[in-house]
Amino acid sequence: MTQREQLSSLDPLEWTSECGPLLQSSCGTMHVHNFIDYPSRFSTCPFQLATMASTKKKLQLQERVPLGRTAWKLADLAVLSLLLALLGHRAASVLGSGGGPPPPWHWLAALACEAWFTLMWLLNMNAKWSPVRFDTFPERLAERIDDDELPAVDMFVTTADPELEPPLVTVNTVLSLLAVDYPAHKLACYVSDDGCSPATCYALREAVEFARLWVPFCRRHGVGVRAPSVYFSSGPERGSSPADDEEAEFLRDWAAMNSEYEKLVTRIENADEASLVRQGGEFAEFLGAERKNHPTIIKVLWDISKTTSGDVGFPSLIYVAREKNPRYHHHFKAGAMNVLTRVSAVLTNAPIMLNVDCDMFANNPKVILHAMCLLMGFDDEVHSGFVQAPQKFYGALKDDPFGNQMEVKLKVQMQKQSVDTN
Ligand SMILES: O=c1ccn([C@@H]2O[C@H](COP(=O)(O)OP(=O)(O)O[C@H]3O[C@H](CO)[C@@H](O)[C@H](O)[C@H]3O)[C@@H](O)[C@H]2O)c(=O)[nH]1
Ligand SMILES: [Mn+2]
Repeated sequence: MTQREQLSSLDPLEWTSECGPLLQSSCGTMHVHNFIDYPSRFSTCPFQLATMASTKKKLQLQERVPLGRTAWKLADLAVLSLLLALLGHRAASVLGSGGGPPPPWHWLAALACEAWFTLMWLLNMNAKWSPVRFDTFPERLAERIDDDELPAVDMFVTTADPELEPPLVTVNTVLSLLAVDYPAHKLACYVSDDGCSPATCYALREAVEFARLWVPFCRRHGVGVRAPSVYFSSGPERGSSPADDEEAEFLRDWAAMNSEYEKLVTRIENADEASLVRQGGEFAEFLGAERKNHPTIIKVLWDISKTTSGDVGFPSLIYVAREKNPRYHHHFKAGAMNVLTRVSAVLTNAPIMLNVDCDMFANNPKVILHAMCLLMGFDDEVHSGFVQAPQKFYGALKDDPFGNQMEVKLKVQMQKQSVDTN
């Protein structure tokens, strides 16, 4: 599957900090910034905040629910006993040849392969022997701590190639993050562009203008999926059930917003790198920049601290094209994350970071609140270092031969969730 075909999203219905393989995809991860040497980040450690807030009623923010899995365990034990029996048989045949001719070489090869397979199978089993689900209760956060005690979060998006990862995809990811339900001044979104593309920078500049309308629209109408490409791919749909007299207003807003989005798409898709650079101005820095050989370009595209009280509140947006030099390896996404960690340490220095790839989007505006329930929901901080949301893929191949969409599993979970919350 190509990257273009993968539009993945974060699914906060199922969080984990004890991962089975299914839950271990390396996306949508929130880390506490405790592995790098920026001591000042510790000064606002969320766990200290959780303790500070202990004057408030101590409601449980998360619940660890073991998933029994008895039938699976029995099946696994049956497979294990068959594997051991097979190994025993092979070993007995090899060792028991006694004075007879030595076992043929392919018996030895089969024994080695099966022993290796059994070891791998055991390690795999070990990781998913006792899976758990974490239920999170973001509505209790407000009862437990005040809004201004919520820790700040730096949101990192990495993009690498404007051809394979079109700027519009990155823009949708960024818009879904700028519109999340979390105090806007506690958030900042950093985009690392390893493509060093003026088109991506331009698209993000346009995204800021669009966000001025999009974020209030999402909040006013309780929009569920805040990546506009996904939201507008179906008819008018609002989160909370509208009162009759508001319906007409919503439909009007929806149509206006949809038309603004279409204009945004046209502007972004028609942007031409060469003419942007020729234009000069803020794109002059891209002049002569080769993708693998250029100095750092950092642009603060939107700074929430400079807004006046009447302005719309959505998080700051910072564009970063890190320095590239053919003499040094850039280390792909890891290198980009490293640079974002350092740039954000200077600008906002949030104690928590959220990482998504440019082809993911948050499919639930409460995604950060859900994660906070796990990051702040344990009395002892050693029990929670990172939170991971599983990926759900869009645009998969016909009939989903790789099972990427996990249709059945997700449907069952969704139903369960709606039963739980009803
Ligand atoms: O030089 C690079 C190469 C990649 N990326 C970004 O890294 C992310 C992942 O790269 P990709 O090639 O898309 O890998 P995928 O296989 O699609 O992604 C999965 O596998 C990657 C490698 O394990 C993980 O980093 C991702 O989080 C995970 O979703 C994307 O946002 C890229 O834009 C960069 O920033 N710089
Ligand atoms: Mn990818």
